[in-house]
Amino acid sequence: MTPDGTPTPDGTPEAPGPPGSPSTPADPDTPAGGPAPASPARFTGSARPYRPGSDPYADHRSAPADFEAYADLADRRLGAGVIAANDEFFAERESLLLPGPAVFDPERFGPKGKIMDGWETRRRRGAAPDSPFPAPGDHDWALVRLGAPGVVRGVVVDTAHFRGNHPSAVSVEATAAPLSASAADLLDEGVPWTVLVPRTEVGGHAANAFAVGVERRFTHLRLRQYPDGGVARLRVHGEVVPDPGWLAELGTFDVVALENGGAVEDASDRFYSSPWNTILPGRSQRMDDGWETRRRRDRDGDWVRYRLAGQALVRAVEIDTACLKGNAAGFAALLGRDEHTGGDWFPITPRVPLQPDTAHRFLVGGPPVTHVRMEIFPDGGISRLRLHGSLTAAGAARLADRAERLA
Ligand SMILES: NC(=O)NC(NC(N)=O)C(=O)[O-]
Repeated sequence: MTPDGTPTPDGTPEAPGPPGSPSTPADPDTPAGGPAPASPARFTGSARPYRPGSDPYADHRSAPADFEAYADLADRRLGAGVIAANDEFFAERESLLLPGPAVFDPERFGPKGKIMDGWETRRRRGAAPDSPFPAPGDHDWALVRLGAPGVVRGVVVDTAHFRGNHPSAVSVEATAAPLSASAADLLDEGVPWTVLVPRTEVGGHAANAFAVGVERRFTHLRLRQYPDGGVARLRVHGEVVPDPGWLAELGTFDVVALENGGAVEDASDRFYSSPWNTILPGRSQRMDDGWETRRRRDRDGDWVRYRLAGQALVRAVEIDTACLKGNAAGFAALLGRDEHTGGDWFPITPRVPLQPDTAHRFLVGGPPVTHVRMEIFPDGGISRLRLHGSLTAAGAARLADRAERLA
C-alpha cells in the first residue's frame, strides 16, 4: 500500500522506512543539512503493463506536494536546459524539461525501439558471464542548468509511461557555478556537489516528489538514475535568488520578472493556466502561455498578488494581453504595498480598460513597494505584467545580504 492507502498496482511492497527516507545506503547517501521539509507521498513498484486501449494516465500515480506552489526553475521558458547525459540510447535528455505531461502512443516504434517521451538509457549489463548484473553503484546521469539561480524547495521525478523500464532509484545533487558553465566544467572532479535528494527508491509510471530542505543557492543539478531506465519529466520547484551585482549594474529592470526574483504569492483563479506565466521572459506566443481565469458569473473580479525582487520604486508598467482575444481581461488596476512600512494597499494605476492582444504601457509614480496586486475585471486573461523600476538602497542591501547568506 502507498502512504495514502492506495495499493501499489503490481503489489510490489513499499520500500521500508518512513516516506522520503533513503532506501539504499549508497553514494550519494547523505542529504545536506537544513530543516526537514514535509515529505510528500512516496510511490514504489513498477506499475502494471499498459493495458491496450486504455487511457495511459488512468493508473499514473501522483499526489500534490506543497512545494509545487513555487515556480519551476527548470522551465525551458526561463532558460533551463539539459546540457549533458552519459547515455540517451532510447530517448533524448531534452524531453526531461518539455512542458506539459509526457505523451504515450502505444503504436509508435522507431529503429531503436519503443518511442518514449522522456530520457531513457539502455539496459546496463555486468562485466562477465559469471557477473551478468550491473554493479551496485552503476547509474546513468544527466546535468541540468536551471533557468535562474535559486533555492530548491522540491523536485518531481516523473516516470510517466515508464513501466518496467523505470529506474529503481534516483538521486539529485546540486552545485553553484556560472550559468554558462560547460558540461566539461561541471564534470571536473573539483566541483562540489550537494545532495538534495539522496539515492531513493522510486516507482514506475509515477510522479515521484521529493521535498528539499537545503537553504543554498544553486545553478545546476545532476539527476542520477540507478542502475538505468527512463524518466519522463523533471520539475525543480524553488525560489529565484538573483545576482545582486548584475541587478545593481542594470539599475532599472523589471522588478516583478521571475528571472530577477519576482514571485507570485497567490491568485484568485488558476483554472486554465498559471499566474506564474505573467512574469516569464519574453512575449507570450500562445493563449496558454499567459494567465487565463474561468468565466465569472458573479459581480467580483480576479487578482494576482506578487512579491517583487525587493523594495523598489516602480516607474513604467506594461500590462500585456498578447494572444488573448475573445477572453482578454476587460479592465485592470494595480495596487501596491510596502511590507516594511506595514502600510495598506494603495493604487499604482487606476482601473483602466484593456484591449485584446495588446501591450498597454503606463508611466507611474508613488512610494516604494515590496508587493503589487493586479486586479482584473470581470475575469479573463493577462499574458504578461512588467514592472520596470529600481531597487531602493534598503531593497538592494537586503537582496545582497540574502544572496550572501545562501552562497
Ligand atoms: N518496451 C520497451 O520500452 N523496451 C525498451 N525501451 C524502449 N524504449 O524500447 C527497454 O529496454 O525498456
